[in-house]
Amino acid sequence: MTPIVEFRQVGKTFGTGARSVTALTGIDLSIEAGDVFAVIGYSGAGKSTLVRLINALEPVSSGSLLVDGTDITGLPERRLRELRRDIGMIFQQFNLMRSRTVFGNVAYPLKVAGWDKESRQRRVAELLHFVGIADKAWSYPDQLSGGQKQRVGIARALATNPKILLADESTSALDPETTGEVLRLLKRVNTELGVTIVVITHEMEVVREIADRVAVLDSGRIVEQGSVLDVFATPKTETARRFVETVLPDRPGGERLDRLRARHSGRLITAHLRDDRRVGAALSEAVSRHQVRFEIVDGGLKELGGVQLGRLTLELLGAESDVDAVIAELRRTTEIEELTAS
Ligand SMILES: Nc1ncnc2c1ncn2[C@@H]1O[C@H](COP(=O)(O)OP(=O)(O)OP(=O)(O)O)[C@@H](O)[C@H]1O
Repeated sequence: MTPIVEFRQVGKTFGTGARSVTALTGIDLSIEAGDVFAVIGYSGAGKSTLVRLINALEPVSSGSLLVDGTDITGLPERRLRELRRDIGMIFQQFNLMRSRTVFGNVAYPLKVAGWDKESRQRRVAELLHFVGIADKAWSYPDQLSGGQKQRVGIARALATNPKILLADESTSALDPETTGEVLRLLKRVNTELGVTIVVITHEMEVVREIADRVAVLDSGRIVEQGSVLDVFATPKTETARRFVETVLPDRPGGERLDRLRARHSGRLITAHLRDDRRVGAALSEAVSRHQVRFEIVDGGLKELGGVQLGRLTLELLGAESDVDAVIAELRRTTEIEELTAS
């Protein structure tokens, strides 16, 4: 498959000389057509800069960037305008025109693209129906909730049938429930309309909800990328681990571990769980073989890409050598961490 967006050793520096700021370094990234691709990173990591390169709002400083098969580095403005027609964008603060109705906001890009009145009306009605706010066509943005405003933003971004939708922190201003609704709508945009979506976020929950693939950006570099399942199941860098721990039950540490220790005198281990790895079966076989008892003291599971992932902290009770044997056996099935006193 050919990627719809491909970064090849892309660098981006703002300004020149001593006051220059390097926002991105050595970015290699392939986004396949039809993917929901998330870029996650902390504030200042370079996420917004990365999306602004895709729709050529900023030129790359080094390397090359291919969008839909065309190397956009050094293209004249006229060609870039054509390219941008295939790319929609939604924003954290929605960026709607307050003086125009919902209809007027969604119709605007069609007007700019030269659609006649009748076609505009038909298309706007279809879009408002798709995003679920057909009854708000004649309302003004100030009369809408945050979730409704973002639906208008999505309808407007989709108006001219783009191939790619860039979503820059598109749910960061919304409460968790509304976030869920907007993410489900974005998922429909992807599956029903076949639009490739690039989601920029600092929230791992957003990645978990809708993305197929994820790249972790740290200080302008991609430190990890892969399928969401792989990155969540086995994060390799500290930054990725910190993001993963915001959504999956973590290994107890600090005061939580102290409290567990006060209540449980046996050895504590944390097992990484994946329901496709049969960790439970391995545990029950190992403990019965070595006459070790266990108690579940912490943990849980969450669904990710059709797989249940999580962590379980157990207290193992029995002779030292038997507990060692159980741990060794479990290590053949999954990752096990022994929790030593903090
Ligand atoms: N136009 C600009 N001129 C100079 N420096 C810039 C410009 N735009 C971004 N930067 C710098 O590039 C770096 C990356 O910024 P960017 O906005 O891409 O990060 P971000 O990950 O999107 O952060 P946030 O989540 O806070 O928006 C920062 O150091 C920022 O100050």
